[in-house]
Amino acid sequence: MIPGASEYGVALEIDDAAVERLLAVTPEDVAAPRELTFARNVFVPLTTACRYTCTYCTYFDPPGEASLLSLEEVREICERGADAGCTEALFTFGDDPDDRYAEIHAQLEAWGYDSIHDYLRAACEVALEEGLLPHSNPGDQTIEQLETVADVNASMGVMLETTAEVGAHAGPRRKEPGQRLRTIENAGKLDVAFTTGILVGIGEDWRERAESLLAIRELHERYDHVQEVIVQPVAENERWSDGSPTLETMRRVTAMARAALPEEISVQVPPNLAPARELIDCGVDDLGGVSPITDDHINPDYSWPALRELEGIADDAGAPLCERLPVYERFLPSDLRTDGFDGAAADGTAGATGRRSEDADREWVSPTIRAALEAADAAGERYRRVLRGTALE
Ligand SMILES: O=c1nc2n(C[C@H](O)[C@H](O)[C@H](O)CO)c3cc(O)ccc3cc-2c(=O)[nH]1
Ligand SMILES: C[C@H]1O[C@@H](n2cnc3c(N)ncnc32)[C@H](O)[C@@H]1O
Ligand code: MET
Ligand code: SF4
Repeated sequence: MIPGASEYGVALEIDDAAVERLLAVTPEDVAAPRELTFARNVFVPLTTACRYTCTYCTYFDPPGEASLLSLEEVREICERGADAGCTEALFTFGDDPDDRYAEIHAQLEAWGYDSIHDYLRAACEVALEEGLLPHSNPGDQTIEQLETVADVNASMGVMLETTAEVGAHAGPRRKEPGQRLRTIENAGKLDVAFTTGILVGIGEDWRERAESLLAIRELHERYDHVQEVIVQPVAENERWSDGSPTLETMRRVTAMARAALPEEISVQVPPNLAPARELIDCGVDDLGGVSPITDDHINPDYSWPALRELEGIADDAGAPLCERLPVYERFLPSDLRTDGFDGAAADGTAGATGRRSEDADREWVSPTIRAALEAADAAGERYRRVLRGTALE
């Protein structure tokens, strides 16, 4: 049983036989991708305050030292991003700061916001005004918190990390698998196109890796909402010296992800943390958000490869490199999808995951996001150019 899953109301049946089958998967069992995608983004680290203290993470600052970006700072980052041809504002930051962060709460209140989610909503609106589509990963969220921001995001995400109880998540306030799974399930209930993933090398074993991937699959089968699964190796830094997974481990776990997940879910590896070149043949078809102008604030020691390097990786793999939006095409309404779209639309009509027909015509993108995609301004044109696949020409 997954620790805390029932406590958070998540009912999952992970079949032992499916775990065994996945444990037997090797890179030879999966196919290389037809194309390799990436998104151009800017990273907006809204606050470094965080209620958790994951031992692998250098991102968070303790109370008294944590930062909070002003909306002017958010606007400035987004403006630079739009100017550099990005389509995505990636809002990822500390999990809902608890009451130890008195000064963060006081500042939010002085600016007229009740919570970090209220503030995130305003920040997403700024991103949209500047011509970027928000993708927010604020960590664990209740359904009410998700509802506060869902309609101003093109897609959202949270890493499951692992279904295992690991020492890296120890301490009085800690990430719990049950709560992560509930966040992923909440997104499904609210029809939010969603990114999740596993963090590899934080103390989980092979069986737990298989179980984590199958848990994601099971939630996706229920809601059809997962767009991509990130297979992220833990990276060494000042707080984490317990090592990073070997190439052999990454190859095997990436192949397991490809084998565990249905075709419509992309398998992503971050090219700044993982040896992407050596992993493509294990079923990777996405390189995630890559920023031409900002750091990866979670892993600032690992800089983004330039576009030319991504092209080299794709060339080596014999797959074309294609820029994508932060929301995958299968979640767009049919009139916004391109003529060449041949995937499994997430509108209930494809039946790839056996969704019931009464769910047909589900709207994944909100009227706000649809308006941004259709707008007759420079940003709208940039989004549509990426959709048509002509952004790299
Ligand atoms: O730059 C990063 N982008 C991260 N991203 C962004 C991701 O690369 C893109 O934003 C998505 O592919 C959407 O385009 C995440 C997104 C999530 O929803 C969940 C986790 C991550 C993790 C990272 C990360 O560690 N670094
Ligand atoms: C956004 C995501 O960043 C990941 N994250 C946090 N710290 C590290 C690290 N040292 N190495 C790799 N990934 C990390 C977590 O998986 C988090 O969910
Ligand atoms: C900066 S880490 C990413 C967001 C969130 N704190 C989480 O761990 O899920
Ligand atoms: S990984 Fe996310 S939740 Fe964990 S300490 Fe870092 S910011 Fe907080």
